[in-house]
Amino acid sequence: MSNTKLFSLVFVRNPEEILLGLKKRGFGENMWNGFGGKVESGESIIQGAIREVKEECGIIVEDLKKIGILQFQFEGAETVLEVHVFETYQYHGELTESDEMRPKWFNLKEIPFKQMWPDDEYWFPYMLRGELFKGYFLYRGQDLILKHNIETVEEL
Ligand SMILES: Cc1cc(-c2ccco2)c2oc(N)nc2c1
Repeated sequence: MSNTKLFSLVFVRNPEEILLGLKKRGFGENMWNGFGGKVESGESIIQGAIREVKEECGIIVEDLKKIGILQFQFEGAETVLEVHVFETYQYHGELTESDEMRPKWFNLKEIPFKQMWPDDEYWFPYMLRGELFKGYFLYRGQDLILKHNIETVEEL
């Protein structure tokens, strides 16, 4: 029986920039990423996404568009992390650092890939070109990708 855990991951955009957060503790610590986390039982993926963004950086995101689905496995473990990736240009409220994340806007030409999950360099180009994507990554630890595939899809 497959053991799949659902996660959300949200990228807030403006035409020139992307909002990232530096993870201050726990899973993915000291890496810049979008905002998200585990989808809790009783909530939809979108509800979980909106909740995580508010908890992690204080803003309320609207008009979330699903742009990708990424599956991750770690060598030696059966669990599949299925990450639903969203993008939005719409939000309200004040950007606030939390215990979890330090938010910062990055120019699209200056994305800090060396301090992000290694898979990001593979699929960020799809996001930035406005293409929908599906991908799979097999990790050894948090910094070595053993196997991957990624493709553009017509619909998610
Ligand atoms: C294994 C893994 C997990 C996540 C994640 C956790 C919660 C939301 O996303 C990633 O995010 C990115 N960019 N690469 C990632 C790899």
